[in-house]
Amino acid sequence: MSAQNSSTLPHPEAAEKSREPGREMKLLHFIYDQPKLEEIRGNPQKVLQLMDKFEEKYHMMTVGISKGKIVTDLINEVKPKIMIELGCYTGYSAILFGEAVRRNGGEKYLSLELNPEYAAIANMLIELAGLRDFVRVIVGRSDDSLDRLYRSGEVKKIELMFIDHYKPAYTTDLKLCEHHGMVVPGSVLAADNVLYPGNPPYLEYVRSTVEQKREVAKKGPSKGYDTTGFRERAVNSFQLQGSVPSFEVVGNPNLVYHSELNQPEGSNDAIEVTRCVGVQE
Ligand SMILES: C[S@@+](CC[C@H](N)C(=O)[O-])C[C@H]1O[C@@H](n2cnc3c(N)ncnc32)[C@H](O)[C@@H]1O
Repeated sequence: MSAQNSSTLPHPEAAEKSREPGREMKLLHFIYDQPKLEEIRGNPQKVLQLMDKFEEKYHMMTVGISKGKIVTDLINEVKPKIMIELGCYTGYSAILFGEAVRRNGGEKYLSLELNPEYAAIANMLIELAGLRDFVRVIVGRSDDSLDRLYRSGEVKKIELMFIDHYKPAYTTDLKLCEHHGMVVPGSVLAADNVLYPGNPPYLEYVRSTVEQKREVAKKGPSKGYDTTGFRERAVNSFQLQGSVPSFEVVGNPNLVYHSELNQPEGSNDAIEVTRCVGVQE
C-alpha cells in the first residue's frame, strides 16, 4: 500500500489512534513509498522522523522521543562497546540507540526480538537507516538469546541494557544475567514502561537492599513469572501467556543497585535507571 492509500484507512483522523492489525507492515510501506527515498537512505534521523509521523495516527509500541532521550543521554555517558536491548518491535529504539552507540565509538547493538515478523520489518528500516552493519536483530525469546550470547562468549558482561519486552520477564531476565555474572559494578539497566503499564515486581527487585534480596533468595528460584500488580493485558501480551521462563535462577542478591525513576515532564510513563555500584560480600 502506498503512503497516499493510507489516507483511506478506517480511523486515521480519529482521536483514538488506530490499532488495526498489520499496521507494522503498513509502516514499512509508508516509509519505503516516500517519494524522496534516496534522501532518507543512510539517515537514521529521517527514518525516525517518519516513524514519529506514522505514529501520529497509529498506536505503536515505540519508546518515543522524550523517554528515548533519557536512554541516549545514558549512551553518551556510558559509551558501551556492546549495547543490548530486549524487545525490538519495528526498530525505533534500535535505530535511535544504535546510532548513538555507533557515534560514541561502540562496536555493536544487539536487539532481541521474539516475533520474526517484527524483526523482519525492523531489519528493513535498520537497513534504510544505514545501520545494518551495526545493529543485529536476534530472533527468539530473550532468555534463550541472552543465555546463548553468554555461553558463546559474545557477551560476557552487561554494559548498558535497554529492557522493553514482555513486562513479567524484566525481572527473570535480569536474574538470568546476574546468575551468569554478566551484571557487574558499572553495569547500567534502563527499563521502559515502569509506570505505564507498570512493573511492580521489577521496581521492587531493583530497589531492594542486599539483605532484602538475600531473604527472598532463601526460598529458591521462583516458579514461573511473578505477575503481581500487572494489568491483565500486560500479562497476556506477546503470546507468552501460560509460558514459563526457560531458566529457574535466583540471580545474585549480593549486587548493590542504585535505582531511580526518570520521568519526562508531561509523560505518564518513566524509565527506571538502575546502576550496579558494588558487590556486598
Ligand atoms: C514495547 S515493544 C518494543 C519497542 C521498541 N523497544 C521500541 O522502542 O521501538 C516490545 C517488543 O518485545 C517483544 N517481546 C515480547 N516478549 C519478548 C521476549 N520474551 N523476548 C524477546 N522479545 C519479546 C515483542 O514482540 C515486541 O516487539
